[in-house]
Parts: sequence; C-alpha cells; structure tokens
Amino acid sequence: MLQLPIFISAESCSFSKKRLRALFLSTFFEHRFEKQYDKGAYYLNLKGNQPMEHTTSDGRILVMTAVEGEREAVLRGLKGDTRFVVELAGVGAPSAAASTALALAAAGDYRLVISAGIGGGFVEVAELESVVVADAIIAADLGAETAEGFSSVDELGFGSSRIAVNVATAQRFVQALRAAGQTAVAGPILTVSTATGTAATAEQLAKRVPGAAAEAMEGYGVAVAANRLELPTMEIRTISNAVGPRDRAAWRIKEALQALEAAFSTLTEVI
Ligand SMILES: O=C(O)c1cccc(C(=O)CC[C@H]2O[C@@H](n3cnc4c(=O)[nH]cnc43)[C@H](O)[C@@H]2O)c1
Repeated sequence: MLQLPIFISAESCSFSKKRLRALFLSTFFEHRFEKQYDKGAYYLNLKGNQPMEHTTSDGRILVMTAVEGEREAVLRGLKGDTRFVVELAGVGAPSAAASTALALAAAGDYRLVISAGIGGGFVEVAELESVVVADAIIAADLGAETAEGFSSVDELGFGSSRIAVNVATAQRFVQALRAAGQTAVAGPILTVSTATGTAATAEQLAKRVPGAAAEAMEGYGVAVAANRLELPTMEIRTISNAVGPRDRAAWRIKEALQALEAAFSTLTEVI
C-alpha cells in the first residue's frame, strides 16, 4: 500500500496543531487517502481497491512534455478538450519526475498520466514520423557497469527499472491510430540520460531490451511519479530520428510534431 508521511512528529508540535494539519491534509486528499498514526507521525495511506487502469471517465488526464514545442503540438491535437492538462516536464527523467510530482500534488483529480513528445526510433521497429505507444517504460541506463557488462538496478537489488503500463490500452490506441491513418506500433520505450549517438550504443540497448521500439529522456521519470500515487501511465512518442549515429540535421522534428498533434487528436476520440 502506498504510504505518504506527512511529517508531523509528536515532538515537534502541539497536539492541536498536529490534528489541524492532519485534518487539512486528509481533507485535501480525502478521496484517495486515509489517515494513520504510527510511531510519532501521521501517514496518509492510499485507500484500498483503487482502480489501476483508467476504466473510469472521472478525473482529468495529465500530459507531460519535455519542451514547449511538444506541448504546443499536443495542445493543437487536443483542440481545447478540457479533460486534459498539458504541462512541461523539462528535459531528462529527474526534472520530469519532479515536475510530474508537483503537478499531481497541485490537483488531486487525475486519472491517468501520459509522457509525450518526440523520440528516437529503433531501426526496423519504428520508422520516422510513426507513433510508438509504450507497452513498457524502461530506464535503460539505470544501473552499473561491471566487468561483465551493464547491470540494471533490478539485478543490483535496488528497485525496478521497468514500469508497467496497461498493454491492452496501448494496443487499442495503436489500432485507433492506424485506423486514423498513422503508422503506429506498441513496444518498449526506453528512457535514457544520454541520447544515443552511435551504432554501437544502439546495438547494446537493443540487446539489453529485446523489442525496444523507441528511446526518449523523460518517460521513466513521469511514470515513477504517477506510480507513487498508483495512477496509470502511458508514454506516446512520435519518431523524429533513428536511434544510432547522431545526425541532428536529419531529424524530422516538424513532421514528428505534426504526427504528435494527429496522435492526440485521435486520443481525444477514443479515451
Ligand atoms: O528544435 C526544435 O524545434 C524542437 C522542437 C521540439 C522538440 C525538440 C527536442 O529536441 C525535444 C527533446 C526531447 O526529445 C526526445 N528525443 C528525441 N529524440 C531522441 C533520441 O534519439 N534519444 C533520446 N531522446 C530523444 C527527448 O525526450 C528529449 O527530451 C526540439
């Protein structure tokens, strides 16, 4: 069960102040949390039986993009659909996790969190200007180098580098995108700290994550924040470049942003 400490120690404040703060916080989170006192501190526990998948149409959908150009493309596609809120994550997973956590803390009525933007596509899996919908979100370079090669945080025993998504939802969305005329595939989307710039790294990553479809830099951070609140996550990337030797001049950013706009237009029709 998710448990959020609310930092009220018995030593640090009087009983009445303690109760007041706990009352305020538990009212703020009342639909999702229940209060528990344990060893001198209050905790907010996520109530049981929360729907992990967005089977309900109640609540809004938070979309996080790294940069403003991506945010504008998503907003164009949404055409003013008020079910969605689109916020900036910043570039990279740490900034994305912090931004997403702040956005989720500011409003308690989200039912789904989406990491979206352009990304690199693995050759022969995701072509330029196509859409990749994550069937798993994987922090592909979170771990340690060893004499035997890369060890993930999972192998090191420090947590999980993989965040699950609702695969059926991802596949359904891919079908809808194809029906709307876009090239789309469901597959693992890797989150990396350093965008791949050589064929050797592309090969290593493809070996590390069989079936890897795309890479970007924020998905895992967004998903970690959503996951802490037991909110379901999606990642949607449109392919601006191939994962491999860096050739920024060849990136199809404009076309990928147009594909992103079209993908979100379709999303409003099927979600
Ligand atoms: O220059 C522009 O006009 C422009 C407009 C929109 C977006 C950008 C970006 O550079 C976005 C950075 C963002 O893109 C992801 N990304 C794209 N390709 C890759 C890749 O091959 N490997 C990793 N990440 C990629 C990433 O999430 C960045 O945060 C520019």
